[in-house]
Amino acid sequence: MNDQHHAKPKLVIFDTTLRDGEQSPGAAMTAAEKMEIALELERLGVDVIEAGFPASSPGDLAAVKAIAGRVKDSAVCGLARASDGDVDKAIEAVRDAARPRVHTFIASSPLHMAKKLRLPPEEVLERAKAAVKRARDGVADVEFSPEDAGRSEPDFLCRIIEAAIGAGATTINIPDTVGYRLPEEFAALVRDMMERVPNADKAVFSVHCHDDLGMAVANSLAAVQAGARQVECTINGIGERAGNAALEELVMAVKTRGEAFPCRVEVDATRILALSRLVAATTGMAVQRNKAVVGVNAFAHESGIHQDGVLKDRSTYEIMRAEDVGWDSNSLPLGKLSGRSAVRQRLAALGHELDDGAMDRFFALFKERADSKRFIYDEDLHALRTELG
Ligand SMILES: CC(=O)SCCNC(=O)CCNC(=O)[C@H](O)C(C)(C)COP(=O)(O)OP(=O)(O)OC[C@H]1O[C@@H](n2cnc3c(N)ncnc32)[C@H](O)[C@@H]1OP(=O)(O)O
Ligand SMILES: CC(C)C(=O)C(=O)O
Repeated sequence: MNDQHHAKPKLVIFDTTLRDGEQSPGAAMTAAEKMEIALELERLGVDVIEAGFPASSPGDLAAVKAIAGRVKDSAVCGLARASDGDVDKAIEAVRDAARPRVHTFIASSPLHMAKKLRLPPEEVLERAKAAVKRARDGVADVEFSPEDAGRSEPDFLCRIIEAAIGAGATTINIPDTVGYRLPEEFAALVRDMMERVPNADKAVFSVHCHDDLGMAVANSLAAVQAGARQVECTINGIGERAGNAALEELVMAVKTRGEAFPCRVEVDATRILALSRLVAATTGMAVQRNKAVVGVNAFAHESGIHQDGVLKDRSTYEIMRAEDVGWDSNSLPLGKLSGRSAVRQRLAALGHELDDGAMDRFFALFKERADSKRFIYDEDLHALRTELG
């Protein structure tokens, strides 16, 4: 890493696997499961662990409290609605943490204020101020989110953000709660808030993006380029509905394309795969094969032209190293679309050296078998070698 890299400010990684991730239907976790994941998140090096929503149940309050008592290197955060009861429970849950944070929120879009909260905007603004102030009476680190900011009116958004900072919020999170925004629009919204809110320099700006249109990561990264310095994300991108921005994608995008970002990330990315598998096993939410970074196909090449390129030089078809995110290596599974280079390489590894003529005959047998079988395994190669005579 060069000096220029270190000169860049650090991007705060706020993991919400244990809060928004747990909102995925069917993904509820026990306190012990949450603890195991929290300790792995701490080892990964995330800056903030949002451990739960303490007012949601006595069990969740106890789980957040237990995590706050064990985790030392990451801040531990509890979510709270803008109400005295929720804020008090969140304070109670995190107060013993080495770095406690309370995250309070209230919706600011016309739709949510009128239809869901059934409150006039001025009342919403007062509740936001009161909740932040109450949270600040309990902990020094308070985050405020105007929920559904992506569909809020910019002028009102400016006012509620200014009021929250005035009341003591240290982080302002801009959520695209329903995953509605496009990257350029979302970046413009964040830039607009950072420029127009008079006391914006007193808080860290954060983003929290959902994946309803598949743009959670793109929107988050566009916002980082526009000035946001915290991203909220989950392992494997789990979360409400289509999920949240995936931590592994955000981290590897900033690491791989560092020159495109005005900040740096500092997590031990080699722990990503193990954590991805732990979260999948715990929540029962399997990772799709073609998922970026952590899917089984993310560093696998079955097509002959790609295998040939990768065998000559991995960078022909790989922009990241599999080992850097926890895989033992990349892989070259053999199948119908594979070519001679990979087949020859695998045969040699199994101790079968063939001259060009034998290789041509073997390859014809290989293609015949592969036309009727999804993968050609080592046992198949041995059997074909015997068949060849
Ligand atoms: C965008 C997000 O992801 S927000 C986080 C979403 N996560 C969750 O909801 C998970 C945890 N939730 C729960 O366990 C329950 O919903 C509880 C315990 C918080 C509340 O349960 P209940 O009291 O039965 O209320 P219910 O869930 O039915 O309705 C929510 C109430 O909170 C109000 N509310 C919603 N958001 C906020 C807010 N940010 N601040 C204040 N009040 C709010 C709603 O208007 C509604 O109030 P009403 O009953 O007076 O109409
Ligand atoms: C509580 C907030 C940040 C949230 O989860 C959302 O708006 O999606």
